[in-house]
Amino acid sequence: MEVKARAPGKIILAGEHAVVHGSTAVAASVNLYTTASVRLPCSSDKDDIVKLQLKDLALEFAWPVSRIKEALGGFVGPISTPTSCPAECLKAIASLVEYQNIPEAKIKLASGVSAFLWLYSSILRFVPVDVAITSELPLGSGLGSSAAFCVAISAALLALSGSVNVDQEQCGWMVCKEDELVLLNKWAFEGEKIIHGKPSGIDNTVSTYGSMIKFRSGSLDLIKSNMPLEMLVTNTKVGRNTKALVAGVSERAIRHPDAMSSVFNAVDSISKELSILLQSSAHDDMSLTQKEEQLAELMEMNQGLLQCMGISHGSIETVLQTTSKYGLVSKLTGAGAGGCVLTLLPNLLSGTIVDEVIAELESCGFECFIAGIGGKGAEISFHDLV
Ligand SMILES: Nc1ncnc2c1ncn2[C@@H]1O[C@H](COP(=O)(O)OP(=O)(O)OP(=O)(O)O)[C@@H](O)[C@H]1O
Ligand SMILES: C[C@@](O)(CCO)CC(=O)[O-]
Ligand SMILES: [Mg+2]
Repeated sequence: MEVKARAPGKIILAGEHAVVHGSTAVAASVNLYTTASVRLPCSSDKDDIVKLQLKDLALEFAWPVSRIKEALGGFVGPISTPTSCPAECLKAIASLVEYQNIPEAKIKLASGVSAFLWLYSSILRFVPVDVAITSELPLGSGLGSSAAFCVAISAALLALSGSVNVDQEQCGWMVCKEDELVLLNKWAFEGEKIIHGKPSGIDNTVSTYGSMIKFRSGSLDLIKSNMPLEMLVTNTKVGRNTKALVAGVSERAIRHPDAMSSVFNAVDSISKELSILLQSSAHDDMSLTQKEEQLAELMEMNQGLLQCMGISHGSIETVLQTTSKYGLVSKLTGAGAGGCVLTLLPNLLSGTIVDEVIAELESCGFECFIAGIGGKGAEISFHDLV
């Protein structure tokens, strides 16, 4: 038996960073997935081994189960009550990761491997297993790769452990029940904490539930957008690390508490207005073009406040300047300082202009695609092995 779980990445339409400080944010899932495949090993010579394969990165890690159990066994609690990885346990995990000698060029993956070890130990409790990960998401680029990784792994492990009960006879991708989604989201959040330090929980929540969400202080409202939304995503390919950027914004907030609290309040108002705008129905007093103009203005204001937080970057400014030559508005998405930038593509924009913008952005060395947004969240499927 093999269990597969897939979880989408996300874009943040408004509110990144401020959401860590209690402001409202609006996010939507994107149709790029991370998939975790989990199976019990078939040959008895592997019955004391936990294997983690990162297929796209051509990396494979293996640990004796007894070694993981000895290091982490004393720290895990009940599956039904997701718990944070204690500092002492993180140290034990660090030495299990060190033992794998990750090549220096790929050392950023250590935090993902650490999150895996905590989720595996807590959910599967030292059963030998083979886990393989594939992802369509660019890593460390603002599209929520860390959250999709944690949601996909947690979902597959919860399904294998029987804590999530989807119909094993049914073919294809299946969605969990509401209470199971709550449990899945909480475990994924514990993994995100290991990768992000102090996440707000928005990325794992949108990856778990999919669709579009308004999120504030751990609680979510699902949003049904009443306007067609097309976003061009430009990956600047400038690498960055969400944990360090979140910490940097928090340090700025400590240095300038009043000013930064005004910035976070302004972002809160922008996100709330944006969510009302998206949900306002077609027969309300505004044409689609007027709604798009307002949305663009809100995105532009949010981008200005993200610059105030210190997380813009030369590459992001290049995207803003390039798209503005075509009358288009852009904002960074995710943690910033590189990574991905969103550009709103209004409904009546001609395909020729879109092609021209993309060509100009790609001539700067960036990569562009049009995101499918607001689709499915986490899904599980079962496969018999022959
Ligand atoms: N498929 C994967 N395999 C292994 N590790 C992964 C994978 N996806 C994400 N990670 C882990 O997550 C890290 C990237 O997370 P980070 O939060 O910095 O960026 P992001 O989630 O892509 O962007 P953002 O948080 O801004 O949305 C990687 O360095 C790695 O440790
Ligand atoms: C930067 C941030 O706001 C979003 C990262 O996608 C961090 C978080 O909310 O956890
Ligand atoms: Mg992340």
